Amino acid sequence: MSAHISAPAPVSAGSAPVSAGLAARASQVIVGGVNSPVRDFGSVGGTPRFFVKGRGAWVTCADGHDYVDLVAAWGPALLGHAHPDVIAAVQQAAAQGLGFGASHPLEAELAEEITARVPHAERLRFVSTGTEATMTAIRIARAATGRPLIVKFAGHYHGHSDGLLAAAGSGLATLGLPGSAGVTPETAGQTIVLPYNDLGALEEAFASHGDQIATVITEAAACNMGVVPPAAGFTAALTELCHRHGALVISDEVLTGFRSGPAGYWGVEQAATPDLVTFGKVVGGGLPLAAVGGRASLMELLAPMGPVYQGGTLSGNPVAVAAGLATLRGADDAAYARLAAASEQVQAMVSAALTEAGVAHVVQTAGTLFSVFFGRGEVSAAGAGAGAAGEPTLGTAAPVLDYATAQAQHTDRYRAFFTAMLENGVSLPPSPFEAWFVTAAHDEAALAHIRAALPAAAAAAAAVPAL
Ligand SMILES: Cc1ncc(COP(=O)(O)O)c(C=O)c1O
Ligand SMILES: NCC(=O)CCC(=O)O
Repeated sequence: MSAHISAPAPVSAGSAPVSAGLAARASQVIVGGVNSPVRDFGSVGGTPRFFVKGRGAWVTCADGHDYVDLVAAWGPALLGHAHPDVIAAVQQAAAQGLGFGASHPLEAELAEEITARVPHAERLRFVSTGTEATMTAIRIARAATGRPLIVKFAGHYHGHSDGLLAAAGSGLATLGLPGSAGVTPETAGQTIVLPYNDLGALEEAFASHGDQIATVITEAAACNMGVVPPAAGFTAALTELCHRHGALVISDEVLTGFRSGPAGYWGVEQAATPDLVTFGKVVGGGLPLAAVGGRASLMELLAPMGPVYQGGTLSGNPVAVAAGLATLRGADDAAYARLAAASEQVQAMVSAALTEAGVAHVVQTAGTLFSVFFGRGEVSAAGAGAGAAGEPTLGTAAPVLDYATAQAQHTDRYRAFFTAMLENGVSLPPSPFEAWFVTAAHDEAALAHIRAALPAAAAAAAAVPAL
């Protein structure tokens, strides 16, 4: 950190009457005032901010306060908000027409860009959301194997299709929901939910139901209960076990894809190659676009080549494809280096501030993705050391390995920390069960702003009694 950056003037973003008014108005016509539950502030308290602008690392709320953003639109804004190249590509595409319901030249360009980074995505199909991508991957796996059952891990989130909502992370974890009402017992009964990072549990499931399991779907690194990377050897062993029993592996890289690193978490871990892979978020550069990919022989089960149906009026929309292509083309080595440096600096400064304030915590990473868990109990040096994947962790609390240990975190301390950060102009995910996101635009000024906010937030967390 260069010494010439002076601390910014104190911000008071604590009061947001315009956002409060917008929330009240929205709640009259939009359920809960939000179009996705993770935007609600129920678990952290306070007024959800209505944002009107984003530039680089910064977002501006309707009250005119600026915040350094550590949400990045839940991942897509890899290059920062409103990156000039992405905006130009979107404007150029939009000027030609918003969509034709027919093929257009940019689709293959984006597919080639993806395949060049992730060669096991030999064939791709573009859809509009990560939910559709995982839903389609499962349909392909069931068709390929002729088997009904799927295995997922507790605390993993794969979108909101019926069969994947059991013990899901993200908004369900935040709200403390075990699953979703409206899912039939028949559908729920086809999903086996296992503890993450527990090879023994997986072996038992295959021993009992091996010839009925179509696929194991796993986040490449779990990021929807906070960041919990796979334990060393877990992904490789999972893949071997699946293949021994004739089941397929779906690696869900909707969140980690092109963000953990240039080739997603697969590129970071280099452990095993999945049969099918899903992408979203970064691949659409901030517009609705996602993808399912995999071995050609599996992907060609999709209509019109094969018997598995999948479609979409907006699939491969030219404006969304243009945004994704400009984002991936801008995500070069230099951008990933900036992303990694910003990620490491935020991790280090948060951990230092919490340690200074005596708040037990652990920072966990999956490539450039990370999150901070607030531990129970007082600070103990014993907790620091190795994380699940054996990599060193920052912090003073025990590593989080699975959903049970993620659920044991001190959520009230996160709430206090979150609120103080927001009041001091830093926007964090409004839940302790989410990853934190930096962008390649998080420069020295943005990092200095975070650093200035930290002492008050760490003190606020410390003021909440240990559990
Ligand atoms: C790992 C993972 N899979 C799937 C999804 C679903 O994507 P979408 O919200 O675009 O439907 C998400 C979204 O958060 C995700 O993190
Ligand atoms: N990590 C959770 C998400 O990114 C979900 C976003 C949403 O459902 O709105």
